Amino acid sequence: MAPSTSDAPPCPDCAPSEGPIRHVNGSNGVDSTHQAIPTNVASGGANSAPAPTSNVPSKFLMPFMNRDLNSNVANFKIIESTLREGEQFANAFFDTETKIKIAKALDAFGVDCIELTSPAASEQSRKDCEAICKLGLKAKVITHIRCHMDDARIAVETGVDGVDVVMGTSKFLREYSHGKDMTYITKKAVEVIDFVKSKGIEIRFSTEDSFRSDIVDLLSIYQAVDKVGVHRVGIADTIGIANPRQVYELVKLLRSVVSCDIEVHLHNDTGCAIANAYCALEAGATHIDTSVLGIGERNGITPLGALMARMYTEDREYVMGKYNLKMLRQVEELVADAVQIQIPFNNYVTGYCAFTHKAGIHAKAILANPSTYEVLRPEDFGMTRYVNIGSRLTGWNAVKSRAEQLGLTLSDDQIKDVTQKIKALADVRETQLEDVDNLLSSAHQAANGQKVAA
Ligand SMILES: CC(=O)SCCNC(=O)CCNC(=O)[C@H](O)C(C)(C)COP(=O)(O)OP(=O)(O)OC[C@H]1O[C@@H](n2cnc3c(N)ncnc32)[C@H](O)[C@@H]1OP(=O)(O)O
Ligand SMILES: O=C(O)CCC(=O)C(=O)O
Ligand SMILES: [Zn+2]
Repeated sequence: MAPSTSDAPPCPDCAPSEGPIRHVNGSNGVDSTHQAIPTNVASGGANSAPAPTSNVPSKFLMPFMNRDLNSNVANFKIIESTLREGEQFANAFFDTETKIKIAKALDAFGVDCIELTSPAASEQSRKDCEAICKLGLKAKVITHIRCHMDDARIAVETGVDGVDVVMGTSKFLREYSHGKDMTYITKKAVEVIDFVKSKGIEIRFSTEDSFRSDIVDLLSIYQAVDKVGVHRVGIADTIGIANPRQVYELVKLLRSVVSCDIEVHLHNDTGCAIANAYCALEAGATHIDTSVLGIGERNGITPLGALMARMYTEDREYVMGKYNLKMLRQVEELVADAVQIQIPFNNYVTGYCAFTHKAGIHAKAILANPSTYEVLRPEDFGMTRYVNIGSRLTGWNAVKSRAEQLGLTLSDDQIKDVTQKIKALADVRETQLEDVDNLLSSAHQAANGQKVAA
């Protein structure tokens, strides 16, 4: 069993009832300076107009942005490859039961296709592929093979809905991987496509290492496979070398020469996998490959959660209508557990501080209207917003919200005085919510002429 996000107990004040967000900075293993904002404060605190019920739509934020004619940012599909690319992650070992659990979770999340390791990889891989095909999932079950008739023959017998075929086209792979030239690759691709199609199974052809491949070679082979009726072509940034402009340009060019769907597979070696996915969609790609937490060869590919966050800001209705965003953390925990990793603290959406606000300026505005400093609504993802009050960066508005939460009536001047005391304390030691509460209680008792506890 892998360690969860933290072994510490959840902060009683701020952990969401169903969630694993645990604040581990405090002396007792719990950073109780995190405070869940009560709804009444979050939706309109003191000195504020009532908060809107939804965030500002992105079209109002970027009125100058026009969608491309071929843009699919509001109409994309996900090929979820945790059970293929993800199995190539250093730590991954998925037994049959784990694969089935992950496949079912991804299906419930709403991904369009689930890509599985090649049944040619091992006997167990083949059996697992067959087992997942028999689950009756809503998602299409696809397997991923080399551009080889032996692999294709094994794949079509498993019961998959689709086969993803790949062949390296860069000079590196042609020379050092398979040693085949473009004439051979094109001929083999057409042979495999014809065969898979003859079995009534969906087929995709992808060029591995597309961004280091010759553009004439690429367009020629994509046109050849499009002509014989491939359902989808794929572009793969196998080594994570591409930047968003290059992805945009290549997809746009490809969109103008093929009529079939276009998939992109983007590695994250240089940190562009999410931006590249977005740009691919903007240029007309139809399908994005993802894996949960981005796991894959080396440092992996476009993470499912990150893609959700990115696309939510583009078209919230499409993303929320199609994908079960509230399941995201559950799916990530399942996979993190299976591959024995922790969810990173700054993970998109589900990282433990993804919705924590600390500086006084931020806290005041967030309390008045969450849209001020949040592009994602935490509740849409089943997450909770926090304001951290007990630090030297706090401000009186945040402290006032805590007093109100505790039902303590104090004047603004008294709150400001408590705020200075919190800052003085936080200058000398780490503070907890308990410290804030004690200072507020003392001020309240003093203001009411009661004996202040020593
Ligand atoms: C970029 C990617 O992630 S692509 C997907 C990667 N996925 C996998 O590799 C799946 C797991 N792989 C495996 O189990 C094994 O590598 C197998 C079963 C596919 C092949 O195993 P082996 O026959 O022992 O060959 P090995 O892995 O050493 O070398 C790869 C072979 O595939 C050939 N090859 C490589 N890419 C391709 C391709 N796209 N299409 C056809 N053949 C290819 C190579 O020329 C080499 O052939 P060789 O036997 O003549 O040397
Ligand atoms: O089949 C594909 O499109 C991608 C294969 C792959 O994993 C890669 O090129 O990194
Ligand atoms: Zn890959």
